[in-house]
Amino acid sequence: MRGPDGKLRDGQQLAEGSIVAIRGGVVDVAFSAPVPRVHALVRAGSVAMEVAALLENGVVRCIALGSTRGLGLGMRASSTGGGIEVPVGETVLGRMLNMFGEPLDGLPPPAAIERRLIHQPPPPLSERVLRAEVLETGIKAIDLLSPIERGGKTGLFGGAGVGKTVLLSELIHNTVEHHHGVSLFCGIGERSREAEELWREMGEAGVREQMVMLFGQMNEAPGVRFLIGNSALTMAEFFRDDRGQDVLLLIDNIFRFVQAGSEVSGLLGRMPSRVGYQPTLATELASLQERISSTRRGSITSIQAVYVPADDFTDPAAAHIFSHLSASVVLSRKRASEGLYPAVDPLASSSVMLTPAVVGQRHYDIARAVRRTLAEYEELRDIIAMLGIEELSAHDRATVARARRLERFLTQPFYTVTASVGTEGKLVPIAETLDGCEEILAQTHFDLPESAYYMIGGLSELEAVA
Ligand SMILES: Nc1ncnc2c1ncn2[C@@H]1O[C@H](COP(=O)(O)OP(=O)(O)OP(=O)(O)O)[C@@H](O)[C@H]1O
Repeated sequence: MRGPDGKLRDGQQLAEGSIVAIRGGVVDVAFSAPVPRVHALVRAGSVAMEVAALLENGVVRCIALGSTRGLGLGMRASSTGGGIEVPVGETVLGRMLNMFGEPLDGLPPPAAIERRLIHQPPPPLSERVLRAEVLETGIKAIDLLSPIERGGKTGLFGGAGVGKTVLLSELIHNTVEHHHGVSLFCGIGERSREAEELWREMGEAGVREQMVMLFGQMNEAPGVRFLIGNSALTMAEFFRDDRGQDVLLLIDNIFRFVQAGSEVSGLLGRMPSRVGYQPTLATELASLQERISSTRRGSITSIQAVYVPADDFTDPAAAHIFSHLSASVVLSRKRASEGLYPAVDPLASSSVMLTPAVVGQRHYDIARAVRRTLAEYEELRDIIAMLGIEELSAHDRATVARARRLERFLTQPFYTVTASVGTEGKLVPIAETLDGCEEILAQTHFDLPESAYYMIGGLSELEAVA
C-alpha cells in the first residue's frame, strides 16, 4: 500500500494487473510478476480489495471492501504488495472511523502517530496474564451471577430483540465513565441508526474524548464486516502495548463477524460446513479472539454482544464464541416477554469469576442459594400451572415466594431506556445486591407484595416503602 502521501515505501514495487472475473464481492485479478501475496491490498479504480487466495497463472482472488459497481473486465488494478493499515495513536480518540481509519464524523482524517497493518499475531503465551479481578457494573443480575472479568472476555448472548444492545449500552454507560484508560467501540453489521444514536449519546455523556468508535454496519460489503474487528484490535493493541493502558473493547455484534466470514467464504467458493457455516469458522474466530488478551503491559477487557440465531444456543457460531469467553450473560426471551428486564437467565449465565477465591465465600454462597431457589421454582412451575399453587407443600410455597421475589429484585431500571420507560436508571453496588438477596432468602419483609420488589435499586428502597 502507498503511504498516506501516496508514494511507494522502500522496498515496495508496484505490481500492475487486470481484472479477469467479478462475482459479487469477489474479484479475480491477473498479475504478471510480482504477484501480490495473501492479505495484500489491491486497488482498482476507487475500490479497495484484499487478496484472499492465490490461483494459478498469477491470478489472485480478492475480496472487495466496497461496492464493486463500476468495475469491469480488463480494468487495471494495482498493488504495492503492502497490506491494509490503520492509523494508531491518541489522535484517533474522540473519532468515529471506518475500517481504514477514515473519518465517518465529517472531520479531517486523524493525524496518526503511525500506521499499522490490521493483521497481527496474538501476543505470545509467555506475555499473557490472568488477573482474576472483577469489573463491577452496578447491574445486580450481572454482578451477582455472572461477574465480569477485568482483562477478560464477556459475551451477552440473546436472540433477536431480547435486549442485547440496551444491555451493552447500559454497560458502556456504567463502566466507560469510571474506566481509567481508553474505550473502543466496534460496530459490526448492525443498524446504522444504532451507530448514530450511540455516537450522539457518548457525546452527551461527555465520554467521547477517551473513546474511538469504528463502524462497519450492515449495509457495508461483507469484506468490511469481516475485517473491521482486526482494525479495531490494531488500534486497541497500540494503547495496550505501546502505552501500557487498560482498554475497554465493546463489540456489537460479534456474530455478524462470523456471518460476514460465511458470506466471504461462500463467495470464495468454499464448500460450507455444519449448518451452512464456513469450514474455517473456528480458525477465523480464534484469530480475532486470541488478539483480545491481556499482557504484562496492559489489558483489554472486552464485552461482546452475541446474536443467537433463532434462539438456538447450540448454533455452531454461538457455541464457538461461547468457548472463548470468561463470562457469559445469557438473555432469555421468556424473561423479556414477562417484562423482567434485564432479561438475564440466572441459570444459563455463568462466569469463571464466580468462585470463593475471587468473589469471596459470602458472595459465592448467596449466588448459589439464589440459583438453587430459582431452579427449584422452575421445576415447580409445571405443577403450579396444572394444579395451582394451593396444592404445593408449605415448604414449596415458601420456595416459590422467595423465587418470585428474587426474580423481581434482579430486575433493574436502566439509564439507557429512561426516556422510553419513564423511570430513572439505577446503579446498585454489589454489597447492596448481596444484602438484598440475603434478606429475601431469609424471608425478611415478606408482608410486602411481590410487585414492591420490581424495578427497584437496592432493598433499602423497599424499607422506605415499608
Ligand atoms: N432493560 C430494559 N428495560 C426496558 N426495556 C428493555 C430493556 N432491554 C430491552 N428492552 C426493550 O427491548 C427492545 C429490544 O432491545 P434491543 O434492541 O437491545 O435488543 P437486541 O437483542 O439488541 O435486538 P437485535 O438483535 O434486534 O439487535 C428495546 O427497544 C426495549 O423496548
